[in-house]
Amino acid sequence: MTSNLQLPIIDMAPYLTPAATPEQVAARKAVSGALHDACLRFGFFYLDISTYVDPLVPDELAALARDFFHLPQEVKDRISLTKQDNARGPSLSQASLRVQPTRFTYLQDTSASKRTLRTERRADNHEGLDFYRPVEQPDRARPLWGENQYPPDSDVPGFRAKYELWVEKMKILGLIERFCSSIWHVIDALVMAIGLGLTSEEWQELRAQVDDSFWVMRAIGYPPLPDDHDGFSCGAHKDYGCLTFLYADPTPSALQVFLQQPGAVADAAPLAGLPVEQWDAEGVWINADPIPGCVVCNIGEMWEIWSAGLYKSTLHRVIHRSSNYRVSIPFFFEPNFDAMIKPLAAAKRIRGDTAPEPEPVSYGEISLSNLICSLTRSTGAFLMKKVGNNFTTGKGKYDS
Ligand SMILES: O=C(O)CCC(=O)C(=O)O
Ligand SMILES: [Fe+2]
Repeated sequence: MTSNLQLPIIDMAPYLTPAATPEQVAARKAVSGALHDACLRFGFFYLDISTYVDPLVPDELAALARDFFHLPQEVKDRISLTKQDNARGPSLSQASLRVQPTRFTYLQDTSASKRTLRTERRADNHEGLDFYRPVEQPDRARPLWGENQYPPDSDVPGFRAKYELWVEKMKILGLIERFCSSIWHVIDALVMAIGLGLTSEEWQELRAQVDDSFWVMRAIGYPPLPDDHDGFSCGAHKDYGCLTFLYADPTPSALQVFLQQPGAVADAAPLAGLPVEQWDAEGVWINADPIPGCVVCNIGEMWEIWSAGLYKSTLHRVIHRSSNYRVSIPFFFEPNFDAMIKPLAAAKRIRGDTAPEPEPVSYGEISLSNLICSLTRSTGAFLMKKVGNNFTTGKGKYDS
């Protein structure tokens, strides 16, 4: 890791306080510009939200997660995700198979050989605890449609109440026009002619796709990665959704982000956790160490589609070799379950190309496919092939 590249830090304060004066409006414009630039160049950045979040709160959440992960396995198993919808609850990923579908790579070089499902057969070394947006009429027989299972107060006092508050806070950060519009440069219902430059109708259309986010709150526990472990704490991947707000405990040199850089050779790429189709990518892995008062934010593959490939969803991975037990608590601000995702007219205006437009794809279908991918990591090739076929039935949809 020799690069001196540094991810941008964007102070969100102007969006988290009222903007009444021309100076305050100008400050918001500057934030909008910085976000747009960061999405174009990195897809990964820090958001300084210290005016919005008491720094003790995320520390407390990480401590609660650590308490849960340190419970005896049989206690954790009482809320096993198999008791619900196979998604909500704790999971042990010490032998997971990370799946790298190519479905969402929009407007990239897609030779026929790249349309097949790619997998990277390396084990991850972490455990997780997942909560999703609650649904009306839960049905545990339906994937993703069960009920959240919080550790009871008798096992980890205060867990549920504190996590639920954090979810509310992150939902506001994700959706409310103060933030989302800043990416889209809409300020107080006025459309700014910078960035992607949505018209107000287009902004309303986009807003209707994210105003009931099918969010995911995850706590992740990372034991130290053994020296002889043939894998990663969390293998290289792109987040598939909309926006990830990641808080992690202060452990340094764990989360790494792959920045493309012509001429730079990533450390022995196949061994370094890149998916097969990226083995020839030129770039560097840089550390994204926690910065006090900030969350690390990255954009998921839905933005890549909305922005017609202008915004980059960036590969990242975790290699945790220090001796402590690392905890991170990503919040995934996702589109609505029934949102139909397709490139936005504003993005197409900027690109100005005539590439065939992909068919809209339902976000719920994408999350289900993703869930099935993770469930099949231990059940072999058949289901995965089925998912692979699902991915490739869309041939032409995401190919230029
Ligand atoms: O734990 C981290 O730092 C990153 C986790 C992550 O990338 C994910 O859950 O998608
Ligand atoms: Fe991620």
